[in-house]
Amino acid sequence: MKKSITTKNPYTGQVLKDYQYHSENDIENILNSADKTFEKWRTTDIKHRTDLLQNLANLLEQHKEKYAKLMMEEMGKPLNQGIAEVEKCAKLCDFYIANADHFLADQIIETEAKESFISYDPLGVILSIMPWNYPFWQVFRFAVPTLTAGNVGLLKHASNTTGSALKIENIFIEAGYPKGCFQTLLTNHDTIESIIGNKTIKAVTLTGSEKAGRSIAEVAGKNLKKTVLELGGNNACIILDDANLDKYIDTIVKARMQNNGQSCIAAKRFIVTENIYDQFLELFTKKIKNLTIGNPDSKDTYISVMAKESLAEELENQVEKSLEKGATIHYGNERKNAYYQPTIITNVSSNMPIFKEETFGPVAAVIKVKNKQEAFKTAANSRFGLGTMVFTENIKEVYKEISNIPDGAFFINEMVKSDPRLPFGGTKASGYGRELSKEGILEFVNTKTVYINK
Ligand SMILES: O=CCCC(=O)O
Repeated sequence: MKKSITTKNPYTGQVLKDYQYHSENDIENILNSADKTFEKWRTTDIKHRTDLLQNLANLLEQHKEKYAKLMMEEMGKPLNQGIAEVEKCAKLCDFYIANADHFLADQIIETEAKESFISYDPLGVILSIMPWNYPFWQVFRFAVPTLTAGNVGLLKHASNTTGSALKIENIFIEAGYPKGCFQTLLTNHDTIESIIGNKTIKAVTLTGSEKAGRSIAEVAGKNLKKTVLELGGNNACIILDDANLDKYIDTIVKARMQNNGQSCIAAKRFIVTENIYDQFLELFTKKIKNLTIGNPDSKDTYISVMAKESLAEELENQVEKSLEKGATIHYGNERKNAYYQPTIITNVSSNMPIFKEETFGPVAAVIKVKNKQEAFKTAANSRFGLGTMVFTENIKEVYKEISNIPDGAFFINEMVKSDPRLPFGGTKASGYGRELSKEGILEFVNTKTVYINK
């Protein structure tokens, strides 16, 4: 097994830093410290925990440029998008400062008992396995509600964002959290099975690929430990004949291209009815051609490199295989190292990788359909179930489709996006469980029935 992690700037190709993996002994100490900390932390009151959240929010606001720079160096995120990501983490803290208290309060249920209620007790040490695409946001959206509910957290971050992982651990300490409340594990996948099997770990959450989700769920299942899985997606973006393109085209472009196209909830399949198809394609192409491409350290840059060259190669492979099956490049498709040019592909059919699989980069698959009915049928033809978005001026008509879409989210005239106030998660091969909102904070609690007889 490799003993260290080397991080590399995907834009410059320069090595950033070497990190030694934790030894078996280190991991044991980290688990013990988490376990001990939990015993005290779980008894702290909610006021104390939300005060610490305020400190977190302040630190995030204060140092957002610095943290955005770290993400930019490690995975190529354009600086402005990194700053927005850190700001969103601060907003997440604000949301739970305002709401954790009533989300976690006992719920009185009237029965024939003298008193009966539901109480929400923390579970203990929760392991999180997180990806590199939103190195701060994904971690905070796990840690903020989970710790506020009285649990403690461990983080196994993607290796290319190890600097961000250690920085986040530090931010929690600076904010005043006890040392064992949030710790980073520097390890690789080989040790995960034994960590999940350790009696200290009470539950696991993973944001990542379907493959990783299946393997973590299998190990956790064997150990009877709860999992929350937020996996891949290939969201449909339906454009109906009456869509207001002038108003929404920038949102539609952002839905695919933000974060260099590396988002689980990005629009990946653009399903367009035939009467608006030519108009859509012309406008979409014009906007995509105008995206500012360059060094992620410029605040004007919208598209930079992907997080790793191997990811750009993988995307190229999916595109090549789709071209062999008859797809056409409408625009773009140049690749150089980790850079992948924003690309539009037409003549896409359902047997192609760019339709069936998740494309994790700036490639838009555009599919022409006859009418609304065919559009929804095509959208639902997916193993994944993160979200669907529809652009139309006839909201009433589309309303009827809400219960027919089996996804975790359905957005009309807006891109599918995460928001601290709303539950976030998928169905089918996109996973299960919810993050954010009230549902998210209640994922890692023991929902306890208390019954006191007369
Ligand atoms: O990659 C998936 C998550 C993206 C987000 O929460 O905005």
